[in-house]
Amino acid sequence: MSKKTVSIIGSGNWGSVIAKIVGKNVIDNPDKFERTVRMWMYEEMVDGQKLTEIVNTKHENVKYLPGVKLSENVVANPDVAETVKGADILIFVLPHQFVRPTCKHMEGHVKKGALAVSLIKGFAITEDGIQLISNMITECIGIDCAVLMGANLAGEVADEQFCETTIGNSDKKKMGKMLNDLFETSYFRCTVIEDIKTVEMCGALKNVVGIGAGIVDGLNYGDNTKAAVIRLGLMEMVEFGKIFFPGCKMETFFESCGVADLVATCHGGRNRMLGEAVVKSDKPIKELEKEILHGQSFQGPLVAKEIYGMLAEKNMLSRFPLFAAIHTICERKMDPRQFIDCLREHPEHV
Ligand SMILES: NC(=O)C1=CN([C@@H]2O[C@H](COP(=O)(O)OP(=O)(O)OC[C@H]3O[C@@H](n4cnc5c(N)ncnc54)[C@H](O)[C@@H]3O)[C@@H](O)[C@H]2O)C=CC1
Ligand SMILES: O=C(CO)COP(=O)(O)O
Repeated sequence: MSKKTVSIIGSGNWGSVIAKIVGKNVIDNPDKFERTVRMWMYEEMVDGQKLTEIVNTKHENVKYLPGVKLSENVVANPDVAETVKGADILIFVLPHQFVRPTCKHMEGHVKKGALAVSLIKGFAITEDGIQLISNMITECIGIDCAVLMGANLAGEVADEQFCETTIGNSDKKKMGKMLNDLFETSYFRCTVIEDIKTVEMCGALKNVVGIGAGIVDGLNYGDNTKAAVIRLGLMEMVEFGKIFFPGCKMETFFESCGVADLVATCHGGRNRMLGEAVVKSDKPIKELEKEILHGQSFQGPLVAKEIYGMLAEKNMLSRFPLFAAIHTICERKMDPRQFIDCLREHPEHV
């Protein structure tokens, strides 16, 4: 079989960690993968120098993953069309709001029969309703798309602390081994399953629940209350799957992409930090994002807003009070202290 060329689209906090893993794995599997991994970077200046140039000379993403070396075969490129040209595997890892415009620039440059793998936790809202980002990628660039999601806080994975992840794809027999060779390491254990939609839906929704966990931290409630947020959040995730993603498999919630990612995010995620900050400050989310994350991005508020709009349109908000309250609090239209009442009066308790 011919060697596969791998490109990465995105180079933020998680994107850079994945570049570290994939960069090493292609070197370790020279019979399976081409050595050079092109990585698309949204170009920006850092201390008067282009970030792509810094990455290609220092082999470190000094802005989004400082202190972590990438192997020299990871080559940053500011041109997305050039980055994807000829690639057999396209790893998508960027905040979900940028996917569609980024794909536009790839038109006519994507190799036929290539495979996309989305690590993006979010949804797209279209005229027809809610859409998985993997489906949007397929629609935009005409290739199949697998997903990889799990309890994977980027900083801990960069430090090589043991964790698990879930890869969802449509044909485990055909693709499973190759995906494992590309992503798995001794500290990053991959489980391949054939249930893309549940894997991806969990990844998007857990960021909303993570904000809720931060709100109870900000209100100085303890672990029991946070556990209630996690449980009620999980119940809403399951309900959301039943209604909007028929065929969603219950057992997938027990993979790393499900309960484990929910727990990790509710304890150590950026979205949890946001929830806490929302209680302690009255600044708008965008301002908090700049102050807390310095260029990185919270995905939870956008997902909360998107699903709130859709649920409101369908008159279904009362079935998802936790999701709805988190959005309303982020919009500064509800006092965060009312969040506890929302937990108390949750339909799970009637
Ligand atoms: N950071 C983490 O711990 C994890 C993140 N994820 C998911 O991975 C995805 C990407 O997250 P991160 O790599 O952490 O990104 P990030 O949160 O570090 O986002 C910043 C990235 O967005 C880029 N960007 C800014 N403006 C842009 C534009 N107009 N067009 C395109 N790109 C632009 C920046 O250059 C930078 O690369 C998200 O869906 C996130 O939920 C998944 C697992 C872990
Ligand atoms: O997805 C993540 C962990 O799996 C990261 O979550 P945050 O974006 O909340 O940090």
